[in-house]
Amino acid sequence: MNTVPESATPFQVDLRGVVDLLSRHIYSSPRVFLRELLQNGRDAVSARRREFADAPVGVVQIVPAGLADGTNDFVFRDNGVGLTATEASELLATVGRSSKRDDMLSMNRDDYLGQFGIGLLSCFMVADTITVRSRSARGGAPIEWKGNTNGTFTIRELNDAESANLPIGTEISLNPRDGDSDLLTPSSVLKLAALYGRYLDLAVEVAQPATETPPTDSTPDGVRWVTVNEDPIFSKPFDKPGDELLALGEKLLGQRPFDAIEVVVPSTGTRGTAFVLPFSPRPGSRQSHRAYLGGMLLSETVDDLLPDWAFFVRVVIDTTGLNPTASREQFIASSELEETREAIGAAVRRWIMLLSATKPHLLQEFIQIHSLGLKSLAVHDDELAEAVVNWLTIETSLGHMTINDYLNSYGSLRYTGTVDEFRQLAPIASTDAPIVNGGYIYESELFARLPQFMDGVHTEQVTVADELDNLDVPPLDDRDAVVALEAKATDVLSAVDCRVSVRSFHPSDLSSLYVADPAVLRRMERTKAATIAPGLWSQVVTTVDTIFTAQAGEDASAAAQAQLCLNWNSPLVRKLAELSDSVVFARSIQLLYVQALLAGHRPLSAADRVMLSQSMTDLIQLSVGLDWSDPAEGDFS
Ligand SMILES: Nc1ncnc2c1ncn2[C@@H]1O[C@H](COP(=O)(O)OP(=O)(O)OP(=O)(O)O)[C@@H](O)[C@H]1O
Repeated sequence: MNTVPESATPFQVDLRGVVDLLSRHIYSSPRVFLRELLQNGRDAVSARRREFADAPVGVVQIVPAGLADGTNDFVFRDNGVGLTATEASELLATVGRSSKRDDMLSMNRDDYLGQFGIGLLSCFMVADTITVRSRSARGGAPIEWKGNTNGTFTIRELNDAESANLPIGTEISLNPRDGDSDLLTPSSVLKLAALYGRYLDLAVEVAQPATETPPTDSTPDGVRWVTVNEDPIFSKPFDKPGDELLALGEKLLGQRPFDAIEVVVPSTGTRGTAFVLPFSPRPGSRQSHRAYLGGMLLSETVDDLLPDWAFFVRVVIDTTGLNPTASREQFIASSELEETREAIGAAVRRWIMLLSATKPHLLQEFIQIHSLGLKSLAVHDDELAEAVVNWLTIETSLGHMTINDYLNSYGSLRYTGTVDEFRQLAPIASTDAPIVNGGYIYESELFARLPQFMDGVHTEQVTVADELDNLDVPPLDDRDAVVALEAKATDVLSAVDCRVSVRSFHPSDLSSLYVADPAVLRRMERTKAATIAPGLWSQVVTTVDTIFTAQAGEDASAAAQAQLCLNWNSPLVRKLAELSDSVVFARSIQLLYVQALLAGHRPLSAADRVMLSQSMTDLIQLSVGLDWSDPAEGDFS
């Protein structure tokens, strides 16, 4: 059987469905109808200029609903190339047919913005009928084309009387549909025309009711014309951003930008400005940039114009070399878009480098605002890391400081892998070698990489287990006092389920330490067994313990109970060991426990808080000399 048709048969199309699909589902909002009209007007003006040397200056005039003489229609006029009868029936009535597509291959968007042949259909979002009246610059009779939302159209030639007032160009009328007419009112139209068309290279004039201004000779119809055009300040070259540019940035960001960076990508006809955010954006928030295509606003939420790392800028660009999607709300992913993205990224990076070389204080301020994002960036990008890393602020056991200050004072950088470890080690870190908290996101990764891009810098990750290795067992001669102190103090802390051990460590003015690290706890248990059972027996205990630990792995350690470690080097602790007053002893141990918790930034449980307030009250009463044996004055049991 022959399956090949003898002649190609066109698809059958349900026009009503296609019109509905294209007009209602491609675009994100009905307000884009005005953008599509502006774009067609602008393309028609370009076409006339290309073809006719004596073409007038391009202008579009928009009359919102209710302001035209004798009709409630919204009317859009341009003085472009116009349409002949043949062109109108071919181009307007054929969905997907565009006069511009073939030309697009040989030109850029300086010439035409449209290409898909569907833009006019967007008018069906606000009207059921589109009426196009046109006189072509190429000659021929003026025409009227009427398209309906049900997929039918009519076309006819206008007689002399009907077209007497029709100059070369095109006039599009939309009869407002009930319920969708809000977008055609004078105030909406003015806003939309300014939004989409203020930077177009042709005059965009919008009629407004002349209520405030009484009619004059130049406004005989009782309307006044408002020109929405503005100078595209964001796409002009600059060395230093002027006030006007920063004011535009403020309008876009809601706050005055931290700075503005010039963006120029000649290969894709792109110019613009990257505004540096003066605040840190919400984590994970979408980058949304504003893009104009040949001066016409494409979208305020283009999200793929910059590399992800450049989260701290918002750009406004005008381009002629990037292709929009059919909805004209994003750019098509292409090598041109990639090239533009990289070039904008490079401009932002250059700005950072320049700031670090010429205005380090400003760079420091910028880094303070965006520190988290910059840390994430520095983890992957050596060159950028080199520029920003010195000014990043880190938390150390001596407080917050910049990496630069830390390295200048202490040489090598010792950091913990977790916040928890930092909290345990910070209290015992010596002031000559403060410990750095590497537990926050990106930090330890960044510290580990520092030597790669900072000559002569040494970094080292420290663990609680290694650092607390010097928790020595007190001398054997003191064993009895130590064992007694441990037993008495453990008893005092039984309510909060914390055991007490006594060790010797530095600094001696640190009287207690809260130890929760399983590895350290394990080691403390082993050394304790070894001291209490000297000689051969101690070796056996140590060996058995090692085997047990190796077999049980982390499970055994996880079960280990947190301990309060008292410092035998501390005169206060020694004094407590000698103390016979059990009440003062109990309250002092309780306070040392809470103090150790707080020093390690540990949260206090309800039981801890009760203990704190009780021991404080008791010690205060004791120190002011109240008689505690009187039950009315307090229970010190
Ligand atoms: N104001 C106008 N003046 C002259 N020709 C016009 C005008 N409006 C539309 N046309 C013609 O009708 C064609 C179809 O217009 P339409 O807006 O549907 O699509 P387009 O502009 O070609 O492409 P896109 O869908 O990308 O906007 C255009 O290619 C153009 O030839």
